[in-house]
Amino acid sequence: MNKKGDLNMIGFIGAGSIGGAVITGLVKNGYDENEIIVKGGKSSRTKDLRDQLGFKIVSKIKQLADTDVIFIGVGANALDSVLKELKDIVDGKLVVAFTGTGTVAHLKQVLGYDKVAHAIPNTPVKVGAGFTGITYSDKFTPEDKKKVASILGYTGQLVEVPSEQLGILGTVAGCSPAFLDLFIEALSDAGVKHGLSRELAYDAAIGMAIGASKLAKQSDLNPSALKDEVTSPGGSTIKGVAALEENGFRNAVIKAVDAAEGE
Ligand SMILES: NC(=O)C1=CN([C@@H]2O[C@H](COP(=O)(O)OP(=O)(O)OC[C@H]3O[C@@H](n4cnc5c(N)ncnc54)[C@H](OP(=O)(O)O)[C@@H]3O)[C@@H](O)[C@H]2O)C=CC1
Ligand SMILES: O=C(O)[C@@H]1CCC=N1
Repeated sequence: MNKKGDLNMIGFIGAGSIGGAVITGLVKNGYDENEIIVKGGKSSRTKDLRDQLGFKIVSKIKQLADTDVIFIGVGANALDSVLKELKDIVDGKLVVAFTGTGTVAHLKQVLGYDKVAHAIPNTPVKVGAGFTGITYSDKFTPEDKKKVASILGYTGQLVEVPSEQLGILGTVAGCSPAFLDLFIEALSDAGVKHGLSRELAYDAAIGMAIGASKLAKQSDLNPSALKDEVTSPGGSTIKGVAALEENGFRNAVIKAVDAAEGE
């Protein structure tokens, strides 16, 4: 019984970066680890994670037969073979595949089963602050969706979008933690260049990113107006903004998203 009181035996196939992040977010935020069964890959990653979190490991996909919902977190190279193996036990279950590419139509076709969804979480799921976009097949009932949401809700926000929007949502929310990490690293490099210790520079850059994001979330103002509040007339911030623009900051971000989208 998970700590919110609903019985949900769930399975994972693949516990790498994103599968492992979702499992971590679930357990750290109160999902009962005894209700999680994981079929991992060849490396020691799944065992290492199990040693920290305490879920059950199995060595074969068919050993996930007693689960209600199965999450797939393997890379694109292993996805189709995993789906084909899953066919034997999938009846009556809900399947959610975390893949950066692909479509629900493809998942349905390879799995030969209709109740399959495509989701793109981001790594902040690990600390319960994730943003996950999801597209369900048309066979998901409202109760099925509620069940998936009741699980992934432990890891942060879950937003349903139509298939044609999932890719770009996955890029804006799913790829961009890496873009923000680059920004934080660069800001910290600049702090170190000007004499801060690395530790203090990271503390300041990360603290700022958390605080500015919280403000942007809670404020009635949009980010453009929030930027205006920081830029005192003739002050230092507007000089920094101008330097960012001179170096193509916005264009670099838009081009990064274009590139992730395959353009
Ligand atoms: N990383 C991210 O932030 C996000 C990733 N995604 C998508 O998730 C998918 C996985 O990406 P990511 O987590 O980064 O990749 P990883 O390589 O970190 O994880 C994939 C995991 O799958 C395991 N695996 C491979 N084959 C099998 C199998 N037959 N049975 C069980 N486990 C298996 C591997 O295990 P082992 O190494 O032990 O062999 C590995 O740990 C990709 O499609 C990606 O686009 C989606 C959203 C965000
Ligand atoms: O890099 C990738 O392909 C995945 C998709 C979203 C985040 N990581």
